[in-house]
Amino acid sequence: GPVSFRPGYEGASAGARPGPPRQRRRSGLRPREGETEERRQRSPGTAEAGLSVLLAALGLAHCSSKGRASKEAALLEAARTNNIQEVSRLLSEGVDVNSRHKLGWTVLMVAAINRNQSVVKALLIAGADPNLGDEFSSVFDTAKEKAIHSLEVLVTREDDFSSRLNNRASFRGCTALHYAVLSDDYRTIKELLDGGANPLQMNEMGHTPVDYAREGEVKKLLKVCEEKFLEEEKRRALEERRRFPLEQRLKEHIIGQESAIATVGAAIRRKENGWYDEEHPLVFLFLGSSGIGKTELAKQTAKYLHKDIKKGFIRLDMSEFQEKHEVAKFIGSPPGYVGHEEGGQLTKKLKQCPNAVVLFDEVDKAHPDVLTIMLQLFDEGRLTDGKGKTIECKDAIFIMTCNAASDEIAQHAIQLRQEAQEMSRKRLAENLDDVQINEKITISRHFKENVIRPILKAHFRRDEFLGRINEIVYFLPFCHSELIQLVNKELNFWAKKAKQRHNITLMWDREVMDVLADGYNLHYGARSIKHEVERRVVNQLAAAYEQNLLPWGCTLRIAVDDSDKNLLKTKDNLPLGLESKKAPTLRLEIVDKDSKGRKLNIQTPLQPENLSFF
Ligand SMILES: Nc1ncnc2c1ncn2[C@@H]1O[C@H](COP(=O)(O)OP(=O)(O)OP(=O)(O)O)[C@@H](O)[C@H]1O
Repeated sequence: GPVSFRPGYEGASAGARPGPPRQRRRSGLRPREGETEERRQRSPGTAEAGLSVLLAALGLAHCSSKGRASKEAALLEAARTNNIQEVSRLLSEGVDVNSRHKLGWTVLMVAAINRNQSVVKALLIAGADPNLGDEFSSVFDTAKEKAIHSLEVLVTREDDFSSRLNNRASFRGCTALHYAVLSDDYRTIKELLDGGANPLQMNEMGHTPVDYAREGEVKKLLKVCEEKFLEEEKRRALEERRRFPLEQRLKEHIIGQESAIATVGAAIRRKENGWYDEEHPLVFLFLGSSGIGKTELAKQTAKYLHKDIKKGFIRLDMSEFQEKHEVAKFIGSPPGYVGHEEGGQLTKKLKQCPNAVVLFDEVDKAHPDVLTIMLQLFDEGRLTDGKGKTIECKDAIFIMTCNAASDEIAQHAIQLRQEAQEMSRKRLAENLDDVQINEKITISRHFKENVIRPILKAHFRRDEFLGRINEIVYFLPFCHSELIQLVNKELNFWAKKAKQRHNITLMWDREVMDVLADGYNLHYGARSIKHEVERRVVNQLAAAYEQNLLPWGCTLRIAVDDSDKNLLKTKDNLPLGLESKKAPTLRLEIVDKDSKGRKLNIQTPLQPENLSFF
């Protein structure tokens, strides 16, 4: 921790500026200057010994990169020794202001730890990034990482950086500001903060600079800046979200479900802009069958609102709280009871992030006592855990999913789509101008009130529970064009893998997408499409690969077998949801240079469990 770490910095308490640059220690472990000189002298000799022009050119390139490295080393050294003229000269020659020592620290960090305020200022003006983190960890770890003797690492760190630091502590991720605070130099700290250093940035041990500050002026300055930075960060995030609204982000990840996206997007925007009831958290109920994007939408919303998705997204499977005694697992048990120390699953996580997006999956499975607690949570915006501690969570967003009524919603949606299709067909037949084959449909208020509400009431058995829900969000089964998009997304996923792992280019026809879209099963949603692609395409790819039929770098086409093509034509006449008895076969072809396909002769039977293409 910072406390044990801080005293590791010797001399910081003295407050004295370090004296003139020390005589640099020379160790037998370091390459001597003479050695590099020797190497430099040797290389022209070897060039004369008959090396080709090409090699000479390579040698030149090597020299110039070596020249650059030595200039960077000179800049690091000038920053350490507070040689402002040399720093300016090197920067004007174009040496990278963000260059790093080979052990990981930057020029700015060296200047900061050595309290060289004017160098820090010059570097910041030249564009040094104050928020880079040190790549140096501890002496021991860096030695292991770089395969250098730890003594050499120790000496180099002390000579080239600072000899006042605890050499057992880890410094990975420390910024110039961390170092300026460690050396307790108010003016350098101020310089860095004015130059855009982020006082909230953590090192890899999770400490911000203020954790290393002594009581007094420095600490006060950091605290004030932290607050300002936080405000500024919030403002920027809000601005960013305004420019790139939630709906847009959701649409990038979720196919279809437009009305669900619009409902959630609008509610969250209202909340962000202050048009909401501050006393209560936002509560959604997501309805619809499995695998159609309910979890995905909740997760993407959390990602949008929280940088740290691990804390910002809480998911609880409510089927784990079916018994009365499982209430304790939910919010923790009172003192004297088993598991008291553990705390509850919800309370533990909410404590870490009281404004998280919380997903209660399959809420209809939870015990009525758990529902009572949830009701209290939605009503009061706070929760008391087993230890009697209250967590305020008025800013949290609660999303419940429920599978009740999902069949009714699916059937209703299918019916609405058929009606819409029928309408557009009629219009087409009547040659009307405003023909629009629009598969977008909306569920009527009548259906919601007369079909869905009674089902939900019967499930939750209490009106006040439904009364506390801000929005009921409907997820609909996919229409054909959405299925095609899902298939495409899935095939692209595998095509990317094929390219990366085996340099194979994968192509497919539109007919293939139609065939795969037919594998849609209402009860499994998008998961059935994933499964269909794996079963009918990936298995074949894997088999072909195992049987050495795929040359490195080849182009492969997935096609519908010619003999089965007429099966495609009959498909349209079947009512939706009914699967045809025999689906057309998909085959793989190698595409030759003349762009003709050559069918692959893959041995059957395929044994998917033994295959390892990916
Ligand atoms: N509308 C969609 N667009 C893109 N991908 C989707 C969509 N719906 C589902 N998926 C994908 O299918 C998988 C399952 O989706 P998700 O977890 O969101 O299902 P769900 O509706 O929450 O159902 P369940 O309650 O069964 O989990 C995920 O990998 C998800 O990315």
